[in-house]
Amino acid sequence: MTTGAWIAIAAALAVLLVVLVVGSVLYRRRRISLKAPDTPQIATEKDRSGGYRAGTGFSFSEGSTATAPPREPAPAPRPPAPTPAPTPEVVPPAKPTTTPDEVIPAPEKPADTDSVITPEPVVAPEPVVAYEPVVAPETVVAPEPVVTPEPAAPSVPALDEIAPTEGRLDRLRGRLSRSQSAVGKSLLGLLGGGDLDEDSWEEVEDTLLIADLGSATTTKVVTALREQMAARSVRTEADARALLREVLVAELRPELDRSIRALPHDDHPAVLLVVGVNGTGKTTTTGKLARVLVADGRRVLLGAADTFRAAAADQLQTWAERVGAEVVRGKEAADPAAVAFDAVSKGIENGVDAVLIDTAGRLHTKTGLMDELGKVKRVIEKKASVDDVLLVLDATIGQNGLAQARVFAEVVDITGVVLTKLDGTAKGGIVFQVQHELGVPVKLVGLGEGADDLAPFEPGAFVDALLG
Ligand SMILES: Nc1nc2c(ncn2[C@@H]2O[C@H](COP(=O)(O)OP(=O)(O)OP(=O)(O)O)[C@@H](O)[C@H]2O)c(=O)[nH]1
Repeated sequence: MTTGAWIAIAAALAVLLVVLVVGSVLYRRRRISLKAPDTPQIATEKDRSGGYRAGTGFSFSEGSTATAPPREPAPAPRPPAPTPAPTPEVVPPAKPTTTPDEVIPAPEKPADTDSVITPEPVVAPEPVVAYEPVVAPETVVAPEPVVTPEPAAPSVPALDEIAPTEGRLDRLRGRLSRSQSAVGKSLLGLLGGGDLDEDSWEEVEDTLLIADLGSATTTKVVTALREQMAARSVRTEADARALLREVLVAELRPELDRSIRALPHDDHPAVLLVVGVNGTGKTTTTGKLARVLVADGRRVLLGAADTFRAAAADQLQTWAERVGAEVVRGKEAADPAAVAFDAVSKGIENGVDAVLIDTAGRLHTKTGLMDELGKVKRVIEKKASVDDVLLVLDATIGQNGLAQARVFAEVVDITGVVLTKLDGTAKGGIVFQVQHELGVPVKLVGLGEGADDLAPFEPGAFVDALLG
């Protein structure tokens, strides 16, 4: 072969190489990625509510009220009370326990239930004195002339490493699938075969009911499935899966705003109230949420307004110490409203971004709960608006959880639900019912006892886990 021929071959090869490279680049650009874009992009992405996604599916926003309510006027001298109240006269200013609210409830209390379960003196305004702000080092100044200049070495606990908030749901997805996928498998088994007879439709219905979707949602889902199966030709399991996914996701109302309203306002922190029956995971959830916020660079203060059980406040304090958050707590049986008020005051004073308040949820009587929670909220609102009221529900208790939800929803305006212990139940269908009944979104899900086993709730990912 001549030199000319060699040159021609080399040139042709070079051209081919260029075409291949250009082609490959264009192909990559056009390919549709099923993955969410990489985090750096999302991290600062603004959403319409003015919040942002924390690169993880955890979405935070600012509550709608941008300013604190006007400061309450100086507390009026206490009106002569019908019951003698031999309290110390020195009452710290602006403490809520002297509000008229306190005097009112006594008559309607069913004495029998209260006396059994509530050891706290309802009328005694002395909780203010009992209140003991843990964070305020100024209160320690009181001791006089210290002879021993012992620097009372504050034990600085080592701070925890917080698991990245990014990709939480992906990492915890396995737990969800493990507990939920049996439901999906049996549904897909039934629908995958194509035309279904009445018996099979009944089985579909039963499966949905057993998974705790509730009768209203089950009827809607079955109707939609029947219509769509007739309209489209569903022949394979893949077709059935796609249809089932579509119907279930739509039923979970993906359009609902699931952002946690934990972003600060211009002049005061965001205030979040965590409510729910004891044992549902309130304190754990408050601690886990604090971790997510701290990991996101936020300053957080935790208010232990669950003063019924001293251990609950200890538990919350431990959560706070592990991530370097501040905590305000009261003595056992102190007035929860006073503690909540002080927590918010301290949060404003210290310029934190979010104040999370853990409350007690003794469901002894609805009146008792209503008095307590209602008062906590009213008293906080003398200082700042409550941005999010998160109801914590234990997914493992199914219908009972729903009954609890109804009671709480009557007492306070719930703005979001946290469904805990979803890792331990196959009845994740309760998500549908809770949203349907309360009309508020499930915002977070607890997927384990670990400190970082909290994930944002996403309808698509949840249904994927359900379908296995
Ligand atoms: N498996 C699992 N356990 C959880 C989850 N969330 C909380 N728990 C456990 O539930 C138990 C109760 O949690 P708490 O946070 O103490 O519940 P609480 O509602 O605050 O109850 P009190 O402290 O009595 O007010 C603890 O053992 C938690 O570890 C979860 O998502 N999954």
